[in-house]
Amino acid sequence: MSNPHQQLVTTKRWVIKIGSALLTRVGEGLDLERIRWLSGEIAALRAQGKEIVLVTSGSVAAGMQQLGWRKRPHTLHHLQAAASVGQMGLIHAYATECGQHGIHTAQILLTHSDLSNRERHLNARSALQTLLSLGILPVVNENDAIATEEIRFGDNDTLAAMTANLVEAEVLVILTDQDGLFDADPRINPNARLIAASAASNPALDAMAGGSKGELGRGGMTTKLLAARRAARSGAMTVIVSGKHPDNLRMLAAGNGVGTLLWPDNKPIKARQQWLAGHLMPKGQLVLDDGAVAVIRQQGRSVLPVGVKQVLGDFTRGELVICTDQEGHEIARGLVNYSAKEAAVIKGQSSQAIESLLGYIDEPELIHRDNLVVTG
Ligand SMILES: Nc1ncnc2c1ncn2[C@@H]1O[C@H](COP(=O)(O)OP(=O)(O)O)[C@@H](O)[C@H]1O
Ligand SMILES: N[C@@H](CCC(=O)OP(=O)(O)O)C(=O)O
Repeated sequence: MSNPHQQLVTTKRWVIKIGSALLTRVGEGLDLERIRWLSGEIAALRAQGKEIVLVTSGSVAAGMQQLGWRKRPHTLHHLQAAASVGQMGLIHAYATECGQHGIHTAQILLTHSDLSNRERHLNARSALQTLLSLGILPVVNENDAIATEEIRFGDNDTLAAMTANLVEAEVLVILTDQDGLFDADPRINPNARLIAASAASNPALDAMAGGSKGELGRGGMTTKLLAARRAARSGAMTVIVSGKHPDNLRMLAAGNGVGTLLWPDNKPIKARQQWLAGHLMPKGQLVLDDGAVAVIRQQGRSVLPVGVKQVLGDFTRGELVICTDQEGHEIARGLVNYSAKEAAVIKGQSSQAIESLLGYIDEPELIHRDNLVVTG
């Protein structure tokens, strides 16, 4: 591809994520100038016919400043308190600045458990679709006020990618404090070189992306790369680009090669399978033998008890488990038909033996292929 960025010109639906590293400084609260800039850029993109969903960080930092806290708190309750205080100012800033351009804004706060529940997932999707159809700018953040470790995304890169899946965006733009993904962390290695474009799945990228060095950012480039791979599942391209250069978003819309473009190189997966793949917190693990790994990977077959070597974790019927090879690499994930205890009894056995082993049979498969997504 001569200039992969050129593909951006004809795209319509973008999810734009702005991170803590760019939006806030420790002790100084929100960077209102940046919010003003971004609102103006969003207005310009919309005027070109683009549909935008904004995912914004900043509630914790804004709350810290209002409460006079100099250090990011470590306890969950204090984080929740800071986020609840700060989210008010954050959304107010966007409502005011976007209002200057005649754009209505709407607040959507999500936790991971909202998206792992099928019904709430569909509700979130239709709410976002409706807002877009009404020409309103959805402003999304994690619902930090009630998010506990078990139900949180943790970083807004993951939230942005899941939002891109949810609205079937063509592009995910991740605005950050660096010019893009470098072959090493530029804060550590000043000779690091920018990667202009790559397939999102390229395994060489894993060694390049490091964590966050900032006091407020979460995840660094590691979570941005994972976000690009997650967005690719619904066919979206991701661009990681600096939000410090005022023209970058317009440059992207015009097909200019700024930032790092990570393109999807696998076929997009169906919406239900994406939802399955989006579960961040599996309840257990089925270790498969080589034969099962091969048929699941190559033919998308169901997981039968006969192919299972080991059952790990504690799960009940209907919960999500990961399926791995014997080295522990994830192959697939899906919803199980049997509990961990039952699975341990029927593992390695043919499906015909289920009834005599358990005294009953629900399904011949441990995971039916309709409830399974191949992830590795
Ligand atoms: N290979 C890399 N290329 C660019 N930045 C990297 C790389 N590895 C780690 N980083 C770090 O990632 C940081 C951006 O992530 P983060 O602090 O989480 O910001 P945000 O709040 O925008 O998500 C950069 O400041 C940089 O130090
Ligand atoms: N939801 C949190 C932000 C989480 C966070 O900092 O994520 P990121 O911007 O991806 O490093 C907040 O609004 O403060």
